[in-house]
Amino acid sequence: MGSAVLEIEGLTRRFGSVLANERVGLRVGPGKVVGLLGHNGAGKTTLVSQIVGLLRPDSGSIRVAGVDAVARPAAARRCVALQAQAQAPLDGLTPRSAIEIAGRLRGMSRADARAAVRTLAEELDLHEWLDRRALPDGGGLSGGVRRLTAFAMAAVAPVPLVVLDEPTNDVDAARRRRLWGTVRRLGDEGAGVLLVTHNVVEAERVVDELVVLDHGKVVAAGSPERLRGTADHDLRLELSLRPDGPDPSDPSEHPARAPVPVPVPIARRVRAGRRVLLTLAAADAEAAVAWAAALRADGRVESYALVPTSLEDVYLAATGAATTERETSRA
Ligand SMILES: Nc1ncnc2c1ncn2[C@@H]1O[C@H](COP(=O)(O)OP(=O)(O)OP(=O)(O)O)[C@@H](O)[C@H]1O
Repeated sequence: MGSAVLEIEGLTRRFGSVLANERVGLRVGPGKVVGLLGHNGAGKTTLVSQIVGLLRPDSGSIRVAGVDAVARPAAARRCVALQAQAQAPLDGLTPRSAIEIAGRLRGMSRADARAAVRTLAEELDLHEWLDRRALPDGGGLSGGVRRLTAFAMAAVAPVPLVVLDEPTNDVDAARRRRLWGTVRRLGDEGAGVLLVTHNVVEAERVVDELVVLDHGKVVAAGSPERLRGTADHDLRLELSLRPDGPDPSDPSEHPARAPVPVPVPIARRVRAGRRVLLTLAAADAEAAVAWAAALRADGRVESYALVPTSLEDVYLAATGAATTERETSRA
Protein backbone atom coordinates (compact mmCIF):
# COMPACT_ATOMS: atom_id res chain seq x y z
CA MET A 1 0.00 0.00 0.00
CA GLY A 2 2.96 2.37 0.57
CA SER A 3 3.13 4.98 3.30
CA ALA A 4 0.42 7.63 3.20
CA VAL A 5 1.08 11.13 1.86
CA LEU A 6 -1.71 12.37 4.10
CA GLU A 7 -2.78 10.71 7.32
CA ILE A 8 -5.31 12.39 9.59
CA GLU A 9 -6.49 10.91 12.87
CA GLY A 10 -9.02 12.12 15.40
CA LEU A 11 -8.96 15.69 14.09
CA THR A 12 -11.22 18.07 15.98
CA ARG A 13 -11.61 21.83 15.46
CA ARG A 14 -14.22 23.98 17.11
CA PHE A 15 -15.32 27.56 16.41
CA GLY A 16 -17.16 28.62 19.55
CA SER A 17 -20.12 26.30 19.80
CA VAL A 18 -19.68 24.95 16.24
CA LEU A 19 -17.81 21.66 15.89
CA ALA A 20 -16.43 22.28 12.40
CA ASN A 21 -14.42 19.00 12.42
CA GLU A 22 -15.20 16.21 14.86
CA ARG A 23 -12.71 13.33 15.22
CA VAL A 24 -12.07 13.25 11.46
CA GLY A 25 -9.93 10.42 10.12
CA LEU A 26 -8.71 10.27 6.53
CA ARG A 27 -5.86 8.74 4.53
CA VAL A 28 -4.52 9.54 1.06
CA GLY A 29 -2.01 7.08 -0.36
CA PRO A 30 0.53 7.91 -3.07
CA GLY A 31 -1.09 7.74 -6.50
CA LYS A 32 -4.59 7.94 -5.05
CA VAL A 33 -7.26 10.55 -5.75
CA VAL A 34 -9.51 10.94 -2.72
CA GLY A 35 -12.68 13.01 -3.03
CA LEU A 36 -13.85 14.96 0.01
CA LEU A 37 -17.55 15.64 -0.35
CA GLY A 38 -19.90 17.59 1.84
CA HIS A 39 -22.64 20.20 1.95
CA ASN A 40 -21.97 23.91 2.54
CA GLY A 41 -20.60 24.27 6.04
CA ALA A 42 -19.78 20.53 6.39
CA GLY A 43 -16.22 21.38 7.46
CA LYS A 44 -14.23 20.81 4.28
CA THR A 45 -12.37 24.13 4.19
CA THR A 46 -11.65 23.88 7.92
CA LEU A 47 -10.01 20.51 7.24
CA VAL A 48 -7.96 21.86 4.32
CA SER A 49 -6.83 24.88 6.36
CA GLN A 50 -5.44 22.57 9.04
CA ILE A 51 -3.64 20.38 6.49
CA VAL A 52 -1.80 23.41 5.10
CA GLY A 53 -1.07 24.89 8.53
CA LEU A 54 -3.38 27.91 8.33
CA LEU A 55 -5.38 26.67 11.30
CA ARG A 56 -4.36 24.68 14.36
CA PRO A 57 -6.49 21.71 15.37
CA ASP A 58 -7.87 21.52 18.91
CA SER A 59 -6.86 17.86 18.96
CA GLY A 60 -5.82 15.06 16.65
CA SER A 61 -2.93 14.51 14.29
CA ILE A 62 -2.05 15.33 10.67
CA ARG A 63 0.95 13.85 8.90
CA VAL A 64 1.88 15.06 5.42
CA ALA A 65 4.47 12.87 3.66
CA GLY A 66 5.48 11.64 7.09
CA VAL A 67 5.90 15.17 8.52
CA ASP A 68 3.89 16.14 11.63
CA ALA A 69 1.89 19.07 10.22
CA VAL A 70 0.73 20.26 13.64
CA ALA A 71 4.21 20.43 15.19
CA ARG A 72 6.05 21.46 11.97
CA PRO A 73 3.51 23.24 9.73
CA ALA A 74 6.10 25.00 7.54
CA ALA A 75 7.94 21.74 6.75
CA ALA A 76 4.65 19.96 6.01
CA ARG A 77 3.45 22.84 3.82
CA ARG A 78 6.43 22.37 1.52
CA CYS A 79 5.10 18.89 0.64
CA VAL A 80 1.68 20.24 -0.43
CA ALA A 81 0.44 22.09 -3.49
CA LEU A 82 -2.84 23.82 -2.72
CA GLN A 83 -5.47 25.28 -4.98
CA ALA A 84 -7.51 27.32 -2.53
CA GLN A 85 -11.23 27.88 -2.90
CA ALA A 86 -10.74 31.65 -3.12
CA GLN A 87 -9.49 32.88 -6.49
CA ALA A 88 -5.68 33.23 -6.63
CA PRO A 89 -4.48 36.85 -6.97
CA LEU A 90 -3.19 37.00 -10.55
CA ASP A 91 -3.46 40.70 -11.31
CA GLY A 92 -0.72 41.88 -13.65
CA LEU A 93 0.31 38.33 -14.59
CA THR A 94 -0.45 36.19 -17.60
CA PRO A 95 -1.45 32.56 -17.03
CA ARG A 96 1.88 31.54 -18.60
CA SER A 97 3.96 33.59 -16.17
CA ALA A 98 1.83 32.67 -13.14
CA ILE A 99 2.14 28.92 -13.81
CA GLU A 100 5.85 29.18 -14.58
CA ILE A 101 6.54 31.18 -11.40
CA ALA A 102 4.61 28.61 -9.34
CA GLY A 103 6.84 25.89 -10.79
CA ARG A 104 10.05 27.85 -10.18
CA LEU A 105 9.00 28.56 -6.59
CA ARG A 106 8.79 24.82 -6.08
CA GLY A 107 12.33 24.32 -7.31
CA MET A 108 11.85 23.56 -11.02
CA SER A 109 14.44 24.70 -13.54
CA ARG A 110 13.24 27.34 -16.02
CA ALA A 111 13.28 24.77 -18.83
CA ASP A 112 11.27 22.22 -16.81
CA ALA A 113 8.77 24.87 -15.69
CA ARG A 114 8.28 26.03 -19.28
CA ALA A 115 7.82 22.46 -20.49
CA ALA A 116 5.25 21.87 -17.71
CA VAL A 117 3.37 25.04 -18.77
CA ARG A 118 3.20 23.72 -22.32
CA THR A 119 1.85 20.36 -21.14
CA LEU A 120 -0.80 21.96 -18.92
CA ALA A 121 -1.84 24.50 -21.57
CA GLU A 122 -2.37 21.60 -23.96
CA GLU A 123 -4.24 19.46 -21.44
CA LEU A 124 -6.51 22.29 -20.28
CA ASP A 125 -6.85 23.98 -23.68
CA LEU A 126 -5.51 27.27 -22.31
CA HIS A 127 -3.57 28.49 -25.36
CA GLU A 128 -6.01 31.24 -26.23
CA TRP A 129 -5.45 32.99 -22.90
CA LEU A 130 -1.91 31.94 -22.03
CA ASP A 131 -0.43 35.39 -22.74
CA ARG A 132 -3.37 37.55 -21.77
CA ARG A 133 -2.81 39.68 -18.68
CA ALA A 134 -5.13 39.49 -15.67
CA LEU A 135 -6.36 42.97 -14.79
CA PRO A 136 -7.67 44.27 -11.45
CA ASP A 137 -11.33 43.75 -10.52
CA GLY A 138 -11.62 40.55 -12.53
CA GLY A 139 -10.72 42.15 -15.88
CA GLY A 140 -8.67 40.58 -18.67
CA LEU A 141 -9.38 36.95 -17.76
CA SER A 142 -12.68 35.26 -16.96
CA GLY A 143 -13.35 33.55 -13.64
CA GLY A 144 -13.09 30.17 -15.33
CA VAL A 145 -9.67 30.92 -16.87
CA ARG A 146 -8.44 32.28 -13.53
CA ARG A 147 -9.62 29.06 -11.85
CA LEU A 148 -7.88 26.90 -14.49
CA THR A 149 -4.71 28.95 -14.05
CA ALA A 150 -4.83 28.45 -10.28
CA PHE A 151 -5.32 24.73 -10.85
CA ALA A 152 -2.33 24.64 -13.21
CA MET A 153 -0.25 26.52 -10.59
CA ALA A 154 -1.02 23.70 -8.13
CA ALA A 155 -0.45 20.96 -10.71
CA VAL A 156 2.74 22.28 -12.33
CA ALA A 157 5.44 20.74 -10.11
CA PRO A 158 5.53 17.27 -8.61
CA VAL A 159 4.79 17.25 -4.86
CA PRO A 160 3.70 14.38 -2.61
CA LEU A 161 0.24 15.88 -1.92
CA VAL A 162 -2.02 18.05 -4.09
CA VAL A 163 -5.05 19.61 -2.39
CA LEU A 164 -7.72 21.04 -4.69
CA ASP A 165 -10.59 22.97 -3.13
CA GLU A 166 -13.49 23.15 -5.62
CA PRO A 167 -11.19 23.33 -8.68
CA THR A 168 -14.00 23.34 -11.26
CA ASN A 169 -16.04 26.32 -9.99
CA ASP A 170 -16.75 28.64 -12.96
CA VAL A 171 -15.08 26.25 -15.43
CA ASP A 172 -17.00 25.26 -18.58
CA ALA A 173 -18.08 21.64 -19.09
CA ALA A 174 -15.49 20.76 -21.74
CA ARG A 175 -12.57 22.11 -19.72
CA ARG A 176 -13.92 20.53 -16.52
CA ARG A 177 -13.54 17.19 -18.26
CA ARG A 178 -9.99 18.12 -19.25
CA LEU A 179 -9.21 19.20 -15.69
CA TRP A 180 -10.42 15.85 -14.31
CA GLY A 181 -8.08 14.19 -16.83
CA THR A 182 -5.14 16.16 -15.43
CA VAL A 183 -6.17 15.27 -11.86
CA ARG A 184 -6.08 11.61 -12.87
CA ARG A 185 -2.65 12.09 -14.46
CA LEU A 186 -1.27 13.64 -11.25
CA GLY A 187 -2.45 10.54 -9.38
CA ASP A 188 -1.07 8.18 -12.02
CA GLU A 189 2.31 9.95 -11.74
CA GLY A 190 2.38 9.19 -8.01
CA ALA A 191 0.95 12.24 -6.23
CA GLY A 192 -1.77 11.82 -3.63
CA VAL A 193 -4.68 14.13 -4.45
CA LEU A 194 -7.30 15.37 -2.02
CA LEU A 195 -10.13 16.74 -4.11
CA VAL A 196 -12.70 18.86 -2.28
CA THR A 197 -15.90 19.17 -4.24
CA HIS A 198 -19.66 19.51 -4.17
CA ASN A 199 -19.89 17.79 -7.52
CA VAL A 200 -20.46 14.17 -6.61
CA VAL A 201 -21.45 13.13 -10.11
CA GLU A 202 -18.24 14.41 -11.73
CA ALA A 203 -16.00 13.40 -8.83
CA GLU A 204 -17.20 9.84 -9.08
CA ARG A 205 -15.48 9.46 -12.45
CA VAL A 206 -12.03 10.43 -11.22
CA VAL A 207 -11.66 9.40 -7.58
CA ASP A 208 -10.30 6.16 -6.15
CA GLU A 209 -11.93 6.80 -2.81
CA LEU A 210 -14.47 9.13 -1.31
CA VAL A 211 -14.91 10.61 2.14
CA VAL A 212 -18.25 12.24 2.92
CA LEU A 213 -18.35 14.90 5.64
CA ASP A 214 -21.59 15.92 7.29
CA HIS A 215 -21.69 18.54 10.04
CA GLY A 216 -17.99 18.02 10.72
CA LYS A 217 -18.06 14.21 10.88
CA VAL A 218 -17.07 11.53 8.41
CA VAL A 219 -20.34 9.76 7.63
CA ALA A 220 -19.18 7.55 4.75
CA ALA A 221 -15.82 6.53 3.29
CA GLY A 222 -14.58 4.02 0.75
CA SER A 223 -14.29 3.32 -2.95
CA PRO A 224 -17.17 4.48 -5.17
CA GLU A 225 -18.02 0.83 -5.85
CA ARG A 226 -18.22 -0.01 -2.16
CA LEU A 227 -20.19 3.12 -1.29
CA ARG A 228 -22.65 2.59 -4.10
CA GLY A 229 -23.26 -0.81 -2.59
CA THR A 230 -25.13 -1.81 -5.71
CA ALA A 231 -24.36 -4.41 -8.35
CA ASP A 232 -22.79 -3.37 -11.65
CA HIS A 233 -25.95 -4.16 -13.54
CA ASP A 234 -28.18 -2.00 -11.31
CA LEU A 235 -29.99 1.00 -12.76
CA ARG A 236 -31.69 4.02 -11.28
CA LEU A 237 -35.18 5.12 -12.15
CA GLU A 238 -35.69 8.79 -11.40
CA LEU A 239 -39.16 10.23 -11.01
CA SER A 240 -39.72 13.99 -11.07
CA LEU A 241 -42.78 14.70 -8.97
CA ARG A 242 -45.30 17.40 -9.79
CA PRO A 243 -44.73 20.58 -7.77
CA ASP A 244 -47.83 19.97 -5.69
CA GLY A 245 -48.01 16.19 -5.95
CA PRO A 246 -47.11 13.45 -3.47
CA ASP A 247 -44.82 10.53 -4.34
CA PRO A 248 -47.32 8.15 -6.00
CA SER A 249 -45.11 5.15 -5.21
CA ASP A 250 -44.91 5.87 -1.48
CA PRO A 251 -47.67 4.29 0.59
CA SER A 252 -47.15 6.89 3.33
CA GLU A 253 -48.01 9.82 1.02
CA HIS A 254 -51.36 9.46 -0.66
CA PRO A 255 -53.86 11.90 0.71
CA ALA A 256 -56.13 11.96 -2.34
CA ARG A 257 -55.33 8.95 -4.53
CA ALA A 258 -54.24 5.42 -3.75
CA PRO A 259 -50.49 4.77 -4.13
CA VAL A 260 -49.26 2.63 -7.02
CA PRO A 261 -46.54 0.37 -5.64
CA VAL A 262 -43.48 -0.21 -7.80
CA PRO A 263 -43.98 -3.64 -9.38
CA VAL A 264 -40.33 -4.73 -8.95
CA PRO A 265 -37.91 -5.05 -6.00
CA ILE A 266 -36.20 -1.74 -5.09
CA ALA A 267 -32.71 -1.89 -3.57
CA ARG A 268 -32.72 1.72 -2.40
CA ARG A 269 -35.22 4.54 -2.45
CA VAL A 270 -34.07 8.14 -1.95
CA ARG A 271 -36.31 11.20 -1.95
CA ALA A 272 -34.59 14.54 -2.57
CA GLY A 273 -37.02 17.40 -2.94
CA ARG A 274 -39.20 16.64 -5.94
CA ARG A 275 -36.98 13.79 -7.13
CA VAL A 276 -37.44 10.15 -6.19
CA LEU A 277 -34.47 7.89 -7.01
CA LEU A 278 -35.20 4.17 -7.15
CA THR A 279 -32.35 1.66 -7.56
CA LEU A 280 -33.37 -1.55 -9.28
CA ALA A 281 -31.93 -4.50 -11.20
CA ALA A 282 -31.46 -4.10 -14.96
CA ALA A 283 -33.60 -7.19 -15.51
CA ASP A 284 -36.55 -5.34 -13.95
CA ALA A 285 -36.07 -2.16 -15.99
CA GLU A 286 -38.75 -2.88 -18.56
CA ALA A 287 -41.49 -3.43 -15.96
CA ALA A 288 -40.34 -0.40 -13.96
CA VAL A 289 -40.36 1.88 -17.03
CA ALA A 290 -43.84 0.68 -18.00
CA TRP A 291 -44.96 1.53 -14.45
CA ALA A 292 -43.36 5.01 -14.61
CA ALA A 293 -44.84 5.65 -18.08
CA ALA A 294 -48.31 4.84 -16.74
CA LEU A 295 -47.80 7.26 -13.84
CA ARG A 296 -46.75 9.95 -16.28
CA ALA A 297 -49.70 9.29 -18.61
CA ASP A 298 -51.92 9.60 -15.57
CA GLY A 299 -50.36 12.98 -14.70
CA ARG A 300 -49.04 11.70 -11.37
CA VAL A 301 -45.37 12.39 -12.17
CA GLU A 302 -43.95 15.11 -14.37
CA SER A 303 -41.25 12.96 -15.99
CA TYR A 304 -39.06 9.91 -15.46
CA ALA A 305 -35.66 8.71 -16.61
CA LEU A 306 -33.73 5.48 -16.42
CA VAL A 307 -30.01 6.13 -15.78
CA PRO A 308 -26.94 4.23 -14.52
CA THR A 309 -26.60 4.19 -10.74
CA SER A 310 -24.30 6.84 -9.30
CA LEU A 311 -23.08 7.99 -5.95
CA GLU A 312 -25.49 10.89 -5.90
CA ASP A 313 -28.21 9.01 -4.04
CA VAL A 314 -25.65 7.51 -1.62
CA TYR A 315 -24.33 11.00 -0.96
CA LEU A 316 -27.76 12.52 -0.50
CA ALA A 317 -28.64 9.72 1.89
CA ALA A 318 -25.38 9.91 3.89
CA THR A 319 -25.66 13.65 4.43
CA GLY A 320 -29.31 13.59 5.36
CA ALA A 321 -30.14 15.84 2.40
CA ALA A 322 -32.82 13.34 1.52
CA THR A 323 -34.98 10.71 3.10
CA THR A 324 -33.78 7.21 2.36
CA GLU A 325 -35.19 3.81 2.65
CA ARG A 326 -33.16 0.69 2.08
CA GLU A 327 -35.53 -1.95 0.93
CA THR A 328 -34.51 -5.51 1.48
CA SER A 329 -37.12 -7.27 -0.51
CA ARG A 330 -34.64 -8.44 -3.14
CA ALA A 331 -34.44 -12.11 -3.80
N1 LIG B 1 -13.42 31.34 11.17
C1 LIG B 1 -14.59 30.82 11.54
N2 LIG B 1 -15.26 31.31 12.59
C2 LIG B 1 -16.43 30.80 12.99
N3 LIG B 1 -17.03 29.74 12.40
C3 LIG B 1 -16.41 29.20 11.34
C4 LIG B 1 -15.17 29.71 10.85
N4 LIG B 1 -14.79 28.95 9.79
C5 LIG B 1 -15.75 28.02 9.61
N5 LIG B 1 -16.72 28.17 10.55
C6 LIG B 1 -17.92 27.32 10.69
O1 LIG B 1 -17.48 25.96 10.70
C7 LIG B 1 -18.36 25.15 9.93
C8 LIG B 1 -17.58 24.49 8.80
O2 LIG B 1 -17.21 25.49 7.84
P1 LIG B 1 -16.32 25.20 6.55
O3 LIG B 1 -16.04 26.49 5.88
O4 LIG B 1 -15.17 24.36 6.94
O5 LIG B 1 -17.33 24.31 5.66
P2 LIG B 1 -17.21 23.89 4.13
O6 LIG B 1 -17.61 22.45 4.09
O7 LIG B 1 -15.90 24.25 3.59
O8 LIG B 1 -18.33 24.76 3.44
P3 LIG B 1 -18.41 25.37 1.93
O9 LIG B 1 -18.68 24.21 1.05
O10 LIG B 1 -19.56 26.29 2.02
O11 LIG B 1 -17.12 26.05 1.64
C9 LIG B 1 -19.49 26.06 9.47
O12 LIG B 1 -20.54 25.95 10.39
C10 LIG B 1 -18.86 27.44 9.51
O13 LIG B 1 -19.86 28.42 9.73
